[in-house]
Amino acid sequence: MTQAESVWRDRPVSLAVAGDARARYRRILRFAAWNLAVTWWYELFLPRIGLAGIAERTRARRMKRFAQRFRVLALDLGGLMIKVGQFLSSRLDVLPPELTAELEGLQDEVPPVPFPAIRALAEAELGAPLRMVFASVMEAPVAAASLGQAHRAQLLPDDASETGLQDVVLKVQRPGIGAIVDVDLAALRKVGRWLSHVRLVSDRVDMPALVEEFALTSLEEIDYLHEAANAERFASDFAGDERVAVPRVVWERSTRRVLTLEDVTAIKITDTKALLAAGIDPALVAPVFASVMFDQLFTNGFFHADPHPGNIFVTPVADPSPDVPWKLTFIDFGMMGEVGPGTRSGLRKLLIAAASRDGKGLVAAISEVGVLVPNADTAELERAMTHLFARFGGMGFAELRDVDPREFRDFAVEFSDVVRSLPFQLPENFLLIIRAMSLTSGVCSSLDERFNLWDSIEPYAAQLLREERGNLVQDLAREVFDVAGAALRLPKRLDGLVTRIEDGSLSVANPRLERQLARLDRTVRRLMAVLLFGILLIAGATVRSADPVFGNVLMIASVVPLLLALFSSRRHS
Ligand SMILES: Nc1ncnc2c1ncn2[C@@H]1O[C@H](COP(=O)(O)OP(=O)(O)OP(=O)(O)O)[C@@H](O)[C@H]1O
Repeated sequence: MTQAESVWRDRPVSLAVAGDARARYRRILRFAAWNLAVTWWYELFLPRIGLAGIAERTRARRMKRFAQRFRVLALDLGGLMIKVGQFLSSRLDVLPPELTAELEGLQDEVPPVPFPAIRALAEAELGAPLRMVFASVMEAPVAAASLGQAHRAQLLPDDASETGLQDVVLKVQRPGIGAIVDVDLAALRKVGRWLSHVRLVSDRVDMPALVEEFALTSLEEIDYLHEAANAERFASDFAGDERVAVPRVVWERSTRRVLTLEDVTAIKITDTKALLAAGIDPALVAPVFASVMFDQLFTNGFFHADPHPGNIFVTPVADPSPDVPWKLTFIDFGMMGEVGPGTRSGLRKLLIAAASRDGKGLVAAISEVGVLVPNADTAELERAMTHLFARFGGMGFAELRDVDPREFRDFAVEFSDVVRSLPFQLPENFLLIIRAMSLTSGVCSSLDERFNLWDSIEPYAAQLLREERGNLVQDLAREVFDVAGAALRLPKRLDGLVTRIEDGSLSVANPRLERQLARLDRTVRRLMAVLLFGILLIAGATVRSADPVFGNVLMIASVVPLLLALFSSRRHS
C-alpha cells in the first residue's frame, strides 16, 4: 500500500464504511429473501393449489411494489445496488414496464460526495495538492454517479501545451467504494446461489456465472486505468471513421481511482430540442447511432455496454462536409463487452436471418449463439417465427401499434406458449449484449418515435451479406486460380517433356512410348481445358448474384481454356 493509500484508508469515512459492512450485507440478503418468498408463494404455491388466477391478477401490482422497495434500498445503499437498478431499468423488453418505469432515472438521484472528501482522495491518488496539478478544478460536480463523480477542470499550462488539451473532466471515485463493491458482490453471490436452487431460474440462467460476469464488470469499472485503456482501444477500433469521436486520456493525471479526460461536452444525444437548434435532424441521428452500435457488436467485437443517453454526445463538426455534419462522441468506457469470433459469426447470421425474414435461419442462428439449449426441438419455434415474419415482419414498433389488437393478442398468446415451452437459456456474455441493444433501441426511439429497427437492421444486414459474399467470392476465386494454376502446370510439364524429346535433348529409345507420351499430352490438355471451363462457368454463375461484374468476367473467361486447347492441338498436329 502506498503512503497516499494508507493516508486515505485511515480516514474516518472508510472506517465507517467497514463498520456498516455487515449491516449492509444483511439488509441486501433480507430484501432478497423476502422477495423470493413472496414470489414463491404467488408464482409456485398458489398455482399448484389451483389459485393461479390470484397470481395473475396481482402480478402487475406486486411488480410495482417490488420496484418501489428496490428503489428505496438502492438509494439508501448506493454502490452496486444502483448498478443493479440500472440493469433492471434498461428497457429489457423481457421485463415488465411496471419494473423498468419505476427504476428509470435512479442513477440521476444519487447524492454527490462533498468536495473536501473528493479532493482528499484525488490528492492522495495524485500525490500532490490539486492546485499543484491542475490550473483549476470546479467544486460543483458535473455529475454524481454510483461509483464516482465528475468535475470540470483545466490543465496547467505545461500539461496543456504537452497534451494540446486545456479543458478536461476529472473523474474521482467515491471514497470507500472498493469496500462497498466487495460487500455488495458477496451479497449478490449469495443471492445467486439461492436462485440457482430454483429450477425455474436454473433451467434458463446459470445464476452464479451471471453474478460473476456482473462482478467482473463492476470490478473493472472501479479501475480507471482499465477504463482509460478501453477508451483508447475503442478509439483505435474507430480510427478513420468520421462518425465517431472519443475523449483523449491524460495519463499523467490518471490513476486507478482518478481519471483525467478531454472535456468533450456537446449535445446530449436525446436532447432533441438542442439538436434541432443546431440544425441536426434527430431522426437522422438514430440510424447512424444504431449502425455504429452494430459495428461494435458484429464487426469489432468490442462494444460499449452502457450506451445510455448520458454517455453519448452529438458533436457538431466545425467545418461540416455533407457526409459528416456531426459526430457521435462516446464517453464512459468502464463497462465494455467483448464478443468472440464464434458468437460474432452467430450474431451476424441472426441479423441476416432476421433481416431476410428467414424463420428457419433465425432459429438456427439462435441455437448457434447458445440461446437455445443444445438439441432443443425447434420445429414449433421455426413455424412461429415464419408466421411472425409473414405477418408482422418489416413493421416498426410504432406501426405495430396500429395492428388490430385482437390479431396481435391471438398471435402473442400462441407465440408465448411456444416460447415458454422452449428451453431458452441466457448464455454467458449475453447480459451486456442485451443491455447494449436495449439501451440502443431506447435511445433510437426517443430520437424518433417512429424509428423502425428494421430500417437499420436491413441495410446493415445487407452490408454484412455483401461482405460475407465478398469473402466467399475471394475464397472461390482463390480456389479457381489454384486449380487453374495446377491444371496449367501439368500440361506444361508434359509439354516440356515432349519438346525435349522432339528436339533430341531427351532421347526416348522406344518410338511407341514417344507417340503415347504425345497423345497423353494432348488428352491431358483437353481434359484440363474442359475442367477449367466447367469450374469457371460454375464459379461465374454462383458469384453473379453477389457480384455481377466479377461473375460475368468468370463466365466469359471460361471459354479461354477451350480456345487455348484448340489452338495448341492444331499446333501439335
Ligand atoms: N470526457 C468527458 N467530457 C465531458 N463530460 C464528461 C466526460 N466524462 C464524463 N463526463 C460527464 O460526467 C458524467 C459522469 O461520467 P461517467 O458516465 O464517465 O461516470 P460514471 O461514474 O461511469 O457514471 P455511470 O456509470 O453512472 O454512467 C457524464 O454523464 C458526463 O456528463
